[in-house]
Amino acid sequence: MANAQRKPLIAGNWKLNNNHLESIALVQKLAFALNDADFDAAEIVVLPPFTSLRTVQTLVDGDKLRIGYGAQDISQHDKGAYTGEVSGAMLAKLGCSYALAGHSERREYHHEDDAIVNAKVKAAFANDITPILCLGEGLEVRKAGNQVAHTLAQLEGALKDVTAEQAARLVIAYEPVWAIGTGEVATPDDAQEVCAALRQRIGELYTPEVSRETRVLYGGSVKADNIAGIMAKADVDGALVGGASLKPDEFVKLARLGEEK
Ligand SMILES: O=C(CO)COP(=O)(O)O
Repeated sequence: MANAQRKPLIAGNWKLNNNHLESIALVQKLAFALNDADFDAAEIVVLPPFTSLRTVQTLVDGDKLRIGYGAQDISQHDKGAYTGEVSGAMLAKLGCSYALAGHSERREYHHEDDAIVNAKVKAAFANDITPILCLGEGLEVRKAGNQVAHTLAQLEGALKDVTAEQAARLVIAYEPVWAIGTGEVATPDDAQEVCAALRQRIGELYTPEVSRETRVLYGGSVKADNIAGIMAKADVDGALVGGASLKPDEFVKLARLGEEK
């Protein structure tokens, strides 16, 4: 089981799904199902599209829900002539606790490189938002056996000028690109190999104490029937979930870490 010092985090990345009305329905279903007093297995976070954040804020605040929320992206810029961008200050004003930085779909379709991802990580910290830094290799890199070196290089690029105090609060999500949306889940050992290497490198870049605080998630075709095996690994502190986070029953089972209740 992952280290008791680090509370498990289950984050649902809704991607380009759910308008604000659909978002109300999904959050209400989650809130109803997770409302029992003893529910404390994990910290639960949803990452809706920007257009739903205000709606989710209103629900969470109004009903004091034990569901956190955040954004799927954050601008590297504070303000100005950057059409279409949403700043960290705007997200903080909406009560966002988290923002993804460097999701592989942003890296691929929007050409985000390590320097941009680094700027986004720092923009999040500057606004008291916890970045969920997404890393992971594509299929060719995996086939060549270079997944650890590739992912550690992404980590170092993303953490330039990030302080030890910030690194301790950071969430990292190891998401091998070949496992995203493909049903091709990494084995628990695959996940552990890279998550352990990421934690070790955090220890080398900062201190071992910092590396014991940083939470490292796995993402890629996580479902209720495979999460328990992944969570059993020492360096995996939770999951970043795509498709399964859109199905309330499935996400509730994930929030319970796959255990029947
Ligand atoms: O990209 C992901 C989460 O950010 C994973 O997506 P899937 O769970 O749909 O494979």
